[in-house]
Amino acid sequence: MRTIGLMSGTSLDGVDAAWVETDGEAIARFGPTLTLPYDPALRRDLRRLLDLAQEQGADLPPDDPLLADCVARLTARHVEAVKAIGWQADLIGFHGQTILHRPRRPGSNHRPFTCQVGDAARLARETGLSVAHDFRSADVAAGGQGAPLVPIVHAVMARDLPKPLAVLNLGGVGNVTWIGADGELIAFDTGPANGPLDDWARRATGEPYDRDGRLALAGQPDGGVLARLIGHPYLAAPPPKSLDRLDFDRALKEAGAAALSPWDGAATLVAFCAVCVAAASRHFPAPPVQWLVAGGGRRNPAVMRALAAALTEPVRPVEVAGWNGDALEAQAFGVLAARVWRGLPLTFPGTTGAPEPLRGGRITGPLL
Ligand SMILES: Nc1ncnc2c1ncn2[C@@H]1O[C@H](COP(=O)(O)OP(=O)(O)OP(=O)(O)O)[C@@H](O)[C@H]1O
Ligand SMILES: CC(=O)N[C@H]1[C@@H]2OC[C@@H](O2)[C@@H](O)[C@@H]1O[C@H](C)C(=O)O
Repeated sequence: MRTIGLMSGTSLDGVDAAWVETDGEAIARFGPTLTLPYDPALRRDLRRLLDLAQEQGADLPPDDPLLADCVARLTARHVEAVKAIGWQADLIGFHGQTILHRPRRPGSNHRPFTCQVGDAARLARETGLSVAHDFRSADVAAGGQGAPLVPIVHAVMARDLPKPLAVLNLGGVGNVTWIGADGELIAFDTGPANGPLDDWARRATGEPYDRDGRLALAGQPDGGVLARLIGHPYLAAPPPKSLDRLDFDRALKEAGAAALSPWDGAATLVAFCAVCVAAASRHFPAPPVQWLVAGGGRRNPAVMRALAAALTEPVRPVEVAGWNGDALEAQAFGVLAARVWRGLPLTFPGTTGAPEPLRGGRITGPLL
């Protein structure tokens, strides 16, 4: 199938789009990729929506004006992205924007919940294509974490690479996929990555992120704050596990991060991102031969330096394997869309804690 994958990630920076020809089990061809950034007003409103979703949880009404307005604007940007890709396609994989993710947690008895927003019917109508969407809720309903979803696609892409292999995505949140010699998959969210660092940089400089790690490279990690953060129970908890973009905000506040200088605060957040990845590696059955890093975090030299210091194995951008680290998640949702179409499983006991390999997603649009 000719697919277009669309991902609006937790960094809230824009929509990534990628054309992929795939049957969901192998990739025949990659096509064009692009990112359409959100304008500053939409970024700000999405960030407000995340805070509102935290307050209201599952009770956030679908007709809430901020929600409805954000959905309309972000869907319009997704329509533009599909049109800008410019290649014929049969099916769109539409992740939408996660505004709240509260999966099952040990010791907590809340109703598991994950919410991705976006108007799939409008996307189908305005592009004339079928749209696979709602990728996470079946997994959450079956007791899985609902994230991460890309590991099966990492496995498809890494078929010929030496194993064990770790693929690390550094978006707003970090997530890792460990692939064993016999194809065994273990995947989970590592901890906060760019999310808190973006919030910090925006408050300190007015810029949307710490470009090229300038703040972080000029500061020193604060030992006291780091020591308090390292004790966070998420790091030691065994997988499966996944995170909301804002899950560590309270812990960061309580650890005293807010009192640090702009430089030391950024350096501390970078160091903590790397500490979380090192903690994640302790959940692997065997050390990987290398770490391949995707996502915007690989563009931050402070982050890459901290990872190289925290991990014993080589840490390299996914480009060394010929992958596109900016488009990987969008490409993955193209592949996942084909899997939804064909009824192939998206999630697995080793990735989300699904009780068995589980199908997911729904299809909306003209081919139905
Ligand atoms: N030159 C750069 N210097 C520093 N950081 C950068 C640079 N380029 C990108 N980033 C970081 O990468 C982030 C975007 O990453 P990415 O697009 O992978 O996130 P996402 O897809 O929204 O998140 P997720 O994977 O959690 O869904 C930016 O918010 C910024 O923090
Ligand atoms: C709930 C949600 O949207 N989670 C995202 C987020 O961003 C990174 C990490 O946290 C990952 O678990 C997931 O995204 C990728 C695409 C995934 O599901 O594999």
